[in-house]
This record gives sequence, C-alpha cells and structure tokens, in this order.
Amino acid sequence: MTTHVRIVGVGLIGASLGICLSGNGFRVSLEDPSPTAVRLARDLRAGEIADEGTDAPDVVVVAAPPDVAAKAVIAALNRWPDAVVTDVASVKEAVLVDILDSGADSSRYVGSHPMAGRERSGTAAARGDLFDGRAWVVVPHEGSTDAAIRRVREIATAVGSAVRVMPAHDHDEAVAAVSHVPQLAASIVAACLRELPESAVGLAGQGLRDVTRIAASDPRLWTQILAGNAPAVRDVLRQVRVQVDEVVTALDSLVESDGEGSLGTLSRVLEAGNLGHARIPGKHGAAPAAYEVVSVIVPDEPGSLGRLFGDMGNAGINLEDLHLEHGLGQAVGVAELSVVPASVEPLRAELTRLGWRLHD
Ligand SMILES: NC(=O)c1ccc[n+]([C@@H]2O[C@H](COP(=O)([O-])OP(=O)(O)OC[C@H]3O[C@@H](n4cnc5c(N)ncnc54)[C@H](O)[C@@H]3O)[C@@H](O)[C@H]2O)c1
Ligand SMILES: O=C(O)C(=O)C[C@]1(C(=O)O)C=C[C@@H](O)C=C1
Repeated sequence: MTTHVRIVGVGLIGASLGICLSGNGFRVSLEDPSPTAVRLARDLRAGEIADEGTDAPDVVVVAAPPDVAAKAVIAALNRWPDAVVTDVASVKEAVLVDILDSGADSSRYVGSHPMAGRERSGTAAARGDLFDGRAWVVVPHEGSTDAAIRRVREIATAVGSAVRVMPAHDHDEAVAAVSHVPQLAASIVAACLRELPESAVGLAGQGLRDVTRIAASDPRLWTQILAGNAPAVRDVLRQVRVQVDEVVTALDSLVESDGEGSLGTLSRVLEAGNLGHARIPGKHGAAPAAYEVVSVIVPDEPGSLGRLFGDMGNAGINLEDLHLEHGLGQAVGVAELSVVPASVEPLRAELTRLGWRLHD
C-alpha cells in the first residue's frame, strides 16, 4: 500500500523531501503556516496541499525551524494517534527532552537529521536530489518502537541517503564538530571581509569561496541551531581557540623576535589540518577519495560546459566534482574537473585531441 507522508513545514528541507518522496512512489500531503510556501511547494511537485478533509498520514515529517520543532511533533503525535512522527531539526537532544516531557505518546517518535542542505532557505531553494548520497542520522530514543524506527529508515533510504543510527546526545556532539562550528568558522572569516576595500575583495579566488560558501546561510535558523547545541558547540570552539592562540603566539614571535620555533608551530597546525581533511568521507559516505583535478580553459559562451561534459561522457570518464573559476572581466573560465587518478591521463589526452586547452 502507498505510504502517505505529511510534511509539516515546506521550506528548503520539507519541499525538497516532498519532491523526492513524490517522485519515488509516496503520497505526500503538505502544510505550512505560510500559504505561499505551501502553494509553491505544490507547484514544485512536492505533493498535494493538505486540508481538513485530507485523510490521516502514516508518517509525519516535521521540517519546521528548530525552536518550534518539538511543539509541532507533539501536536502531530496528538492529532494522528496511529502515525509515526519524525522531525529533521539540526539539533536533537533539546527537541527530544521537550517531547518526552510533554506526555504525548513518544513511542511513535523517532528523531532524524538529514546531513544535507544549502546556504539558502525557503521553498524556492528546494531540490529533489538534495539528500542523494548524504548521511541521514536516525535518532531513536529508549521508548521508540521498532516499527517507528523502520518507517523513518524507509523515508531516509527512499531519498537516497545513507542511514546512520545514533542517540541524540552523540548526534549533537558530532554535529557540533562537523556542521555547527564549520558554520561559525565560515561566518567569522566572511565577517572579516566587510570593511575590506573593493580592490582587495576583488582578488577573491576559489579558496575564499570554498571556505565561506555557508556564510550566506540564514542567521535566524543558525542562531536557533547554535543556541540549541550550546554545550557541544562551545567545547569544539574552545579547541579552535587553543589553535588560533598558538598561531597568533607564533606570528607574534616572528614579528617581534627571531621567531624561534614559530615555523614549526605553523607547519604543525597546517599538517594537522591535512590529517583532519583527509578523514572527510567521499561521495555516498565512502572512504575519502583521492581525486585529482584536470583544469580546462572554457570559453565564457553558451554551450561550452555542455560540450565539455559531453566530451567527458563520450570518453567514458566520470566527473566526481566540479569547480568553476571565473576571472574578473575575462572571456574564459577554468573548469576544475575532479576525476579518479586512473582517469587523469586518458582525460587529458582525449580533451587535448578534441582541441580543449588544458591548464597545468
Ligand atoms: N537548511 C539546512 O541546510 C538544513 C539541513 C538539515 C536540517 N535542517 C533543519 O530543517 C528544518 C527546516 O529548515 P529549512 O532550512 O528547511 O528552513 P526554511 O526556513 O527553508 O523552512 C522552514 C519552514 O517552516 C515553516 N514553519 C515555521 N513555523 C512553523 C510551524 N510552527 N509549524 C510548521 N511549519 C512552520 C516556515 O513557514 C518555512 O516554510 C530546521 O529544523 C533545520 O534545523 C536544515
Ligand atoms: O551544505 C550546506 O549548505 C549545509 O549547510 C548543510 C548542513 C551541513 O552542515 O552539512 C547544514 C546544517 C544541517 O543541519 C545539515 C547539513
């Protein structure tokens, strides 16, 4: 029988989930305090608009902001006595405590957190492939039934995510390091650009773009996330502070004296970064992949990238990742194509044969 999923809150995450589930054989009904959001989500094919007459769902996914998530879960548990209810809030322990304290039938509640998102919020930013290949943390509590856990796993798997099961407290500690402090780091680095003269900001290359993409994220959402995970975020930030202090002391010593030992400190900090970076998993949660980059000069004209991708596809070479570098005021860009090491030479040879200019 077709599973009926009610999505409560159809912004970036709720509408993306609706598009993906609707495309994978689920029946999806949508609700949101914003009538505009719900109509836009319907138009994006995220599901049908729910009303008083809509029948009871099998599963409810609350995709509302973190500070109202627990309240919406409790309301859903009380409103639909047979439904399994989950939420996708980025913090889990605070939400769980409120639900357990409420006295609602929490045996049908299992938390979740898709480790997928964007630096843009709102329904218009939704994408059907958002969850593909990402981790989806399923967060049962001691009273969750097996049937409820199975239902939530089914949703995560259906949208192409890799399920990881974790208690709420462990989840919050983990995401402090892999998501919440990285957000703060990006915001703090980007904030330093505010007063920079145009002539300096204009030099920005890919390094700055890589480090600051998520600095464009919604401050209202992130204020709630950081406040909701304050102890764990604070602990990771303290570790960051120790390293920042070490670097500042080393640089002070270089500026003010002969800097003995300072280069060693700088090198150690950078090497430690290499080690941490090498642990970040590759696509679909696989072991870190050592891709190599082939840089190709691409004319800034319609169809160039399409031709390049077509030529790669015809050569049977898979594109693992892509960065585009646009020089200011230039008629060409550089496409950095990440491929597995074994494909580098065949790709270089084929693209050169077809007349593409490679950039070393
Ligand atoms: N943005 C991300 O990258 C990301 C990733 C994973 C999980 N999350 C979590 O997903 C949830 C939604 O985030 P988003 O980025 O989609 O936000 P969003 O701002 O794009 O969407 C939130 C939606 O919830 C609606 N809403 C507000 N109050 C509500 C209420 N009381 N009941 C029902 N709906 C309500 C809003 O009208 C809006 O349409 C948050 O809890 C967030 O922590 C976000
Ligand atoms: O890729 C992004 O833009 C995100 O910010 C996604 C991201 C993350 O940190 O990975 C952000 C917050 C969510 O709770 C989950 C995923």
